[in-house]
Amino acid sequence: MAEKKGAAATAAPETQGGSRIGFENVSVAYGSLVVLDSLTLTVNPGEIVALIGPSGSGKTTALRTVAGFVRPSAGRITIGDRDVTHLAPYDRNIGMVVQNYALFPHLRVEENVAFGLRARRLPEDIIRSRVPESLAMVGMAAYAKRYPRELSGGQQQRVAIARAIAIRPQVLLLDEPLSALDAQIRRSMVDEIAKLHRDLPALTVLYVTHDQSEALTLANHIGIMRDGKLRAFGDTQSLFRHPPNRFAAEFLGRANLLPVSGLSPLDGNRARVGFGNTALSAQNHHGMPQGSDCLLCVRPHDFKLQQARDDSNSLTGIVRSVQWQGDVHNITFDAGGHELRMTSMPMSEPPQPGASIEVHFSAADVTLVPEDSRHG
Ligand SMILES: Nc1ncnc2c1ncn2[C@@H]1O[C@H](COP(=O)(O)OP(=O)(O)OP(=O)(O)O)[C@@H](O)[C@H]1O
Repeated sequence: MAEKKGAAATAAPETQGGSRIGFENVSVAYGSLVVLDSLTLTVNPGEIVALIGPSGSGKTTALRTVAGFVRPSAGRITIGDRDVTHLAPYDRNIGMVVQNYALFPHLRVEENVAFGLRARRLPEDIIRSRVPESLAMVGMAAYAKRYPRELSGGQQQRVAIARAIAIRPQVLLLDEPLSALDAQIRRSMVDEIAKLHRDLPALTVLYVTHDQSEALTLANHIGIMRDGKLRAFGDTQSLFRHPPNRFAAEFLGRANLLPVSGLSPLDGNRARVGFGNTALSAQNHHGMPQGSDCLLCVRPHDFKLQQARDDSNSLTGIVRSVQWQGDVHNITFDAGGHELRMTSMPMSEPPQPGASIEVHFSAADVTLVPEDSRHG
């Protein structure tokens, strides 16, 4: 593909060490306030890693240490084989897109996209080909002559992405790039970013977001942060299916967590546990030992009102609320004094508040999570 050949041919010498991002025990402090606490994390070349976590957990700070806008008080940042910890942002070969577009209002779209190329004093013929190529990648080729004020929010953010990739960065940093957009535009922009990454598979992307559906859709790996620390990290599906701790289970996918006791291993990866007087079975992915007290993680969509398989667990409960949301019914119910949530396909006759229900869930779909605070 011409696009990628061009990128390789014009790659700066410093891009040859690959585009892996490494955080090695990186800490950031403002006075006595530690906002990033010994972060160690690798983003492999060509991967998208999403950092998620509550407000103030240090996601943006982590991203800005890679960009060079925040200096770590300890630790090292590497890009490829280079230690960039003390390099100026300009020397790091990074593209960055932030929440609020940040286009130059007095420059036409094409001049915004050309800006970084001119700053790097690239030859005019490269600028002339790179600008339309980059705009085409985000579907904005027809808007080259417009000013930012003549574009919608989603279009401005596409131009900001084109501007970031025009310099052919090794690393693309995205800091809440879609959070100023409305829900429908966000969804189409998520598709757009996925397509962009298919077009530029060597590009390593670090993506900070509040929105876990963006993270689940786009990322190969997800890191979950809290209080300046990385609390969980894993490939997207494993992290969702087998969260390593309570915080990860609750933050990613709002799992139901039932306190269970007396773990007894079964065949394979499974174990039996007790929830009050009810025996339940589940995946023991984290290999917790005989007799453990832990949490049973059940996603809201894994509860069913009909028994589906032979290995199904069941619980009885009292319906507390029923909410119709168009494509799903959300039901909350009380089981053994715990409020649990389930989602189901829309029902013509949903159970009513106060009704007794029996819910079923398969041992294959649910996992045991350590309660121990050392894990989370
Ligand atoms: N320049 C600064 N001076 C002092 N404290 C700062 C500075 N920048 C960030 N902080 C603090 O560092 C902590 C982490 O901020 P950061 O922006 O990294 O969090 P975040 O996880 O990205 O949050 P959000 O999701 O709200 O953007 C916060 O408590 C914030 O108030």
